[in-house]
Amino acid sequence: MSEPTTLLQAKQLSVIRGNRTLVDRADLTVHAGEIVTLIGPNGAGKTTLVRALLGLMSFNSGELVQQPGLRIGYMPQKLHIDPSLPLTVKRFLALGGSKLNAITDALSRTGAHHLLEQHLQALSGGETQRVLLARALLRNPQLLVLDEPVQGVDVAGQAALYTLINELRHELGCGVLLISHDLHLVMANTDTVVCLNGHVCCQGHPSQVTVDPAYLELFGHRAEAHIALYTHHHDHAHDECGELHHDHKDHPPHA
Ligand SMILES: Nc1ncnc2c1ncn2[C@@H]1O[C@H](COP(=O)(O)OP(=O)(O)OP(=O)(O)O)[C@@H](O)[C@H]1O
Repeated sequence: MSEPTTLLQAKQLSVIRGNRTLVDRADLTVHAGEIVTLIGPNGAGKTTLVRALLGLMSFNSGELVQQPGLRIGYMPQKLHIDPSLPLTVKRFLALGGSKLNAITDALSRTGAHHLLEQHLQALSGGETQRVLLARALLRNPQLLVLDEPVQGVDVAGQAALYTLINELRHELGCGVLLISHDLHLVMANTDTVVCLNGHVCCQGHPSQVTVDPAYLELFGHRAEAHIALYTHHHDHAHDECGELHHDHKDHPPHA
């Protein structure tokens, strides 16, 4: 099998501001078709690292390698729009120069077609995220970079958005780099987890990272709860009412 294409690679990347090292010698690689998830506590430097990777912020040492001509669709954590500016979704998405058919196509892909004529300010949290994802898709990206894509979205909507991101990765064949706090929601669809706390504490497949002492130290009881979910082996069955029956003989463990 041929090696997957490397879209983006940071080698020992550091970002220093004033006398603070915000990102300390981080290594990170995103391949085509792969989902890489960056996790870490508040202030861990996740957004800083992503902004440095995108060239939106300078870095102080290390190396950044990008596939030449790489098309990136970026969904930032926050959108700063003047609330006094009346802007429909259609006009907002046209600001980047996209044609109407491309806009409606991107909105359809993110399940937000019906929002075309809505005012941006009138959208709910989840609707806004879908519009921002559509904007990122308009660049026909080879790499999608999503900074906390499900923030402000209800629990059912979060799962739906992650499913959508996973589908888009297959449909477009693009790589995805995402920042997330929702450990158990992202793990199922993630190929590589990078755990950041200023420096990269650990990285690898979710099954490796979730048992790594550095990860456990950082996420404590949340991590334990998550491991239970991620490595959940059934030793029970559920009846139609949702009652549990522990009976190892009748219901042998299955993954
Ligand atoms: N331009 C800057 N100059 C100085 N400090 C900065 C700058 N940008 C970010 N920081 C600081 O760097 C630290 C990391 O911020 P960053 O936004 O990267 O964290 P994060 O991991 O994305 O956090 P969160 O999960 O809360 O979004 C914070 O303490 C922040 O105040």
